[in-house]
Amino acid sequence: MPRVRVPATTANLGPGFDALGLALELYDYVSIEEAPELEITVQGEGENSIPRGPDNIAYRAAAAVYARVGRKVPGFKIAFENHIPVARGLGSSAAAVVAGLVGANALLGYPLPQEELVSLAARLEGHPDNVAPALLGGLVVVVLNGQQVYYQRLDPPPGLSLQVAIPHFTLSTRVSRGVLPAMVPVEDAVFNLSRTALLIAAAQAGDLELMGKAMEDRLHQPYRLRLIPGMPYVFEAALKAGALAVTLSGSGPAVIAFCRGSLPKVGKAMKEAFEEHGVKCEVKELKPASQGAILC
Ligand SMILES: Nc1ncnc2c1ncn2[C@@H]1O[C@H](COP(=O)(O)OP(=O)(O)O)[C@@H](O)[C@H]1O
Ligand SMILES: N[C@@H](CCOP(=O)(O)O)C(=O)O
Repeated sequence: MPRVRVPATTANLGPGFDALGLALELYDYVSIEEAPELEITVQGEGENSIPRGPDNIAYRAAAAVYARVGRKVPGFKIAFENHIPVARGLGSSAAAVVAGLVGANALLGYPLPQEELVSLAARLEGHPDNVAPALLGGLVVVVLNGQQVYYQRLDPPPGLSLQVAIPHFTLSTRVSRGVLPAMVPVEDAVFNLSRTALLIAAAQAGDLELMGKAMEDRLHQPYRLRLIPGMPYVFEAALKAGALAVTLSGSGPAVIAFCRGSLPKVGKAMKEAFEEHGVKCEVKELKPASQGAILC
């Protein structure tokens, strides 16, 4: 029976809205086998909230693989051991989609190549920036062009360590995308595209300080502020405690600080700032994950 290990991801990295994502060393483990009926069990994160029926996104992903290769969709037995907090901006939904795709592809003897899995995953998730690093690991630059996906994976820059403040409240990506404007000023577009380009060049050169300078954003974070109490103070606290840069993780509410090496005082400062604004949170120190989803 295939058992898939799939990493959490942090999308956007500040300016790279819907275009950049980084895999993190925090994993869900998902076992999947064919069965007469659909049977889903969940242990750990999301055990009281994750759908157990045909609306489960890992099931939908597995069914999409069977349909894609012209096979009748069977029932499945799917067992989740989840460590990725749900609806916090750490890619739990992307991880579930990727687990369903990789597990089903293994059950069928690997008919679909990696590129096709990335493209199916992006269509199922609606944006490609979490699913690509969840599949491929590392730092991924990804473009959705209609039904097609173009991407380039980079190794994570050495020495990078992340302090992640994960609020206890949930925020769905759907809600967090709902506050974004349909149009933005051209100077904000230029602000972001110049920083995104610099961020990738700096990551390739392994220049963490330059990466840090490139991680500001004007396309999504300013609009999401109102959904996350204390967010500007948490950002300020992280920078003051020595982070190179700080961003929302994905669509939030988790806030992620990019540091050179282990800096627990950054996590502590973010936690205190959140708590001063009435938000309880947990802090994790994570490293970038070079490896994407694997069978284990
Ligand atoms: N293991 C899982 N199996 C099925 N659905 C999941 C799983 N994990 C998360 N989800 C779905 O994804 C939703 C959260 O996705 P989203 O709002 O995009 O936040 P994020 O992906 O940042 O955690 C959950 O409410 C749940 O419906
Ligand atoms: N680019 C997306 C990323 C959403 O990531 P998630 O981990 O919050 O699902 C966005 O910013 O909406």
